[in-house]
Amino acid sequence: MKKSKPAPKSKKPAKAKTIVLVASGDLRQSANETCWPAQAAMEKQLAQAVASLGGKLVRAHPYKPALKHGFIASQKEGLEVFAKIDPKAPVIVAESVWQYSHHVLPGLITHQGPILTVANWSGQWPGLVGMLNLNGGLTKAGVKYSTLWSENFDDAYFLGKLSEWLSTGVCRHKTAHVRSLAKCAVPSKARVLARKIAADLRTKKSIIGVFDEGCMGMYNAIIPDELLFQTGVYKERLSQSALYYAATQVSDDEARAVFDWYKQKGFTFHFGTDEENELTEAQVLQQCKMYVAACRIADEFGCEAIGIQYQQGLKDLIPASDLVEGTLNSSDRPPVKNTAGQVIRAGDPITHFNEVDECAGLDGLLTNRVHKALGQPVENTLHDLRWGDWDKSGTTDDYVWVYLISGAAPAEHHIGGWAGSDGHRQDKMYFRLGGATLRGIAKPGEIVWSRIFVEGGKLKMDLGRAKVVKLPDEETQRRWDATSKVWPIMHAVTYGVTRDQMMARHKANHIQVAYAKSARDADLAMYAKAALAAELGLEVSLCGTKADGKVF
Ligand SMILES: C[C@H](O)[C@@H](O)[C@@H](O)C(=O)CO
Repeated sequence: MKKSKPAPKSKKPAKAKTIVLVASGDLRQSANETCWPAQAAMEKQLAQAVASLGGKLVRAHPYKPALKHGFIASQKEGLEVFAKIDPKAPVIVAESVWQYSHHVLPGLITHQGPILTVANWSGQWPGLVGMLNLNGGLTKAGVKYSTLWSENFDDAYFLGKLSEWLSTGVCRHKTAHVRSLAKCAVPSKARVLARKIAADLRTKKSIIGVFDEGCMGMYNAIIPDELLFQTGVYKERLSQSALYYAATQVSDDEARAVFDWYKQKGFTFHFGTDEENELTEAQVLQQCKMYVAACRIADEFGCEAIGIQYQQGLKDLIPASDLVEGTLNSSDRPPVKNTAGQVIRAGDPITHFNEVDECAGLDGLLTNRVHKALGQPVENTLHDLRWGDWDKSGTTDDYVWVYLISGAAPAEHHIGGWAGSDGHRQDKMYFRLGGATLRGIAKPGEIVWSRIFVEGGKLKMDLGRAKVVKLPDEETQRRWDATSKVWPIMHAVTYGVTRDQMMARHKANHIQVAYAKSARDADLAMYAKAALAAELGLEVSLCGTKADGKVF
């Protein structure tokens, strides 16, 4: 008997490729709980995008009903999660909130499969900031990864890159805006100044005071000592316990004098009476004590710049350090005497690096020296690269970034200086004990932006030029409402660097900014700082263009 031909096999649909999703969160339960809905919404959109390309996104860790969120909330939890992930599986780290990179770094460092970091283009919570921090950490650790961002996860650029990553394990962005300093036309005035400052640093050296190294898992913000030595800068490792104790030793009268100084300058405190939800005089008086203590410790240990971590440890003892930090970064600040009865560095800032970001600390120190020598404003600060959007007021056709930081910017950066600035209570989600921010709207003008980072075991620095634009009050308010309205804001337009180029290249959550008196002054200040960094052994790149679109 002839065997009948077997019926042709029906073609099985190809099995969807499984992609593992991890989401790192904050250490603070209040933040994880509050921010979870935004993360859940983002993950849904991301899963749809992956599915549309034939993949399947599967969470590696569950939503925790008792905690009302599904974030990895500690390093310990991160280790447990990664121990169960197939080491060769493709992994997406999805972020729509501020996260502590050390929760997932150990797992990612040993992971063998493709890694993609993704953030949603939203200002609501610092998700972009969280992803940029993780990218900086992965870069420093030498981990290969790709990165993407999107507003709705359905745009052609995002889907194209995601598809590339799904099929090859890698997706790249064009970064033609980055040029090595060696290829740029550095004016001789900048070179001469750089050599002079570098020689001084090599001979006399300098100290940065670090109040408890390593803030919120920001591994990228720690400069290995060996790399710092080459710059002539050394760390004085200080304890926040010492700062707290010193603050308790400041008299009520001294705190009151600082408080009166703010009021006399026209600074506005938005006071209420409810400690838990409103700013109170008692909170500010404690901040005044911390300011006096910080000045005295900087003086005692000879620190050219200092960084206060605040998160963790100090946050459980005393109101937020932001007002203190912004005040330290201001040239015009309340006088504080040392034990010899001298006013500590009258008329000068004591450069402060927020969240003990040592890369920003070194940058701030160099900025201060360069700007002082050139007769340019010395006040500088870091901001978060928080978000950006097209201007909805029709004032400018340029893409306008929201540079924002959690409360500490020098008053000189704000429209109206001290009188144009105000202090709001820090949100209790992040800052249980409150404390005033030093809020203001950055004044229009020409700025230099920069960032020091660690890659391939080397210190590197990117610098570029930008301007700060003035936007109508409603547009400023829209941007504040879309982010954190109690924090200082800067409307920045980068020259010759698009949004996507900035995101592709930047290796940190923070960006350093300093003003100059004109576009030409800012160009010179940038060249001088870049040349100084190169003199000190950093690998330096200039990004974008001058204000007129010309290359550097
Ligand atoms: C309060 C938050 O934790 C902020 O400090 C955080 O968003 C950052 O500023 C990270 O750079």
